[in-house]
Amino acid sequence: MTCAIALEGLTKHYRDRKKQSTKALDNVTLSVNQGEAFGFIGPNGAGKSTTIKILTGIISPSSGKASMFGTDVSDHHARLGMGYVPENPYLYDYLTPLEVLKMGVSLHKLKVDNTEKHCMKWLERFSIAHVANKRIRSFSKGMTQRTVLAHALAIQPRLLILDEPLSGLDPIGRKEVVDVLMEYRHQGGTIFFSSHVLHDVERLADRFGLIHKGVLRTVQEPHELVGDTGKVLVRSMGTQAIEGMEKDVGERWSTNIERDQLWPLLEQLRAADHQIVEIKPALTLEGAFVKYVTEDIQPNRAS
Ligand SMILES: Nc1ncnc2c1ncn2[C@@H]1O[C@H](COP(=O)(O)OP(=O)(O)OP(=O)(O)O)[C@@H](O)[C@H]1O
Repeated sequence: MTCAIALEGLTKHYRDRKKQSTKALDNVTLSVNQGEAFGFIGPNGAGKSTTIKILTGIISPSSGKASMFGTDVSDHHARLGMGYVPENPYLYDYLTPLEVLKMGVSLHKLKVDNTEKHCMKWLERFSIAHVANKRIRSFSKGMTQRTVLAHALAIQPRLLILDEPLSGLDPIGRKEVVDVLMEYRHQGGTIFFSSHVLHDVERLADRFGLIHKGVLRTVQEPHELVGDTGKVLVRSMGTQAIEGMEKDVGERWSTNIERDQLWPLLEQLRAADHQIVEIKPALTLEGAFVKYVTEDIQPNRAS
């Protein structure tokens, strides 16, 4: 399988004006497969943004290698077809969202029949079509974030790199964006995203890597975390809303409940004509986070 991202012994030292050195990344080795959604988690200052900045060519590693689709990141061709949403997006504020998206489509050499129509579709998807021709200068943080996300998806990326993609959004905005990202993922897209919001990582990621003090502590699939919360994850499909269940894409619903609530919920789902998709012990990403960060456990494996 093609590797979308390959990091080999990636190390980064920052030096400040007094020549003091901070080791932000320490020998990180990791690969992300094509079609995979990979969540990168860790506390403040762990090295997440540094990794993403190396991938996006903003900074260079002190040692080690990073490549995307087999091309070293020092070659700008590695970034063709890479959609990127930085932690604090900066856009030329005299441009409009439509101009930003058109520029992205052109820079990434995307061939579409009607560029304007294509870009408007993505602005509509992120609920900002009504301000398509308004200068970004007057935008709120959330609207700027939506513009940057629409730009990243409008280029029909082979890889999406997102640094805290949901940070500037209100709860409704978060839900909308998670839906778009899940759709992209179901269509075979590759996502590499950092987040502090563990629930979002659980919902979106096929695998996650936990980094702390520049060291990749663990790489796991969410199912490896199953079991120790005493809670149960229930997924169903149906048209009727069920109190306490969250809507995912399409007619899919999910919730984490206490074990003793399972039978009453199943009764409710049956009455509402829902089809049960999955019942399994709930994930404990929060547990893993606490374990690897607060207990300062040594790395167990990286892949
Ligand atoms: N330009 C810089 N100069 C010096 N040190 C830096 C610089 N950028 C980051 N660092 C340091 O490198 C380490 C890793 O920072 P990084 O921003 O990659 O962490 P992060 O995991 O993205 O954190 P956060 O979740 O707070 O954004 C931290 O100790 C940080 O203080």
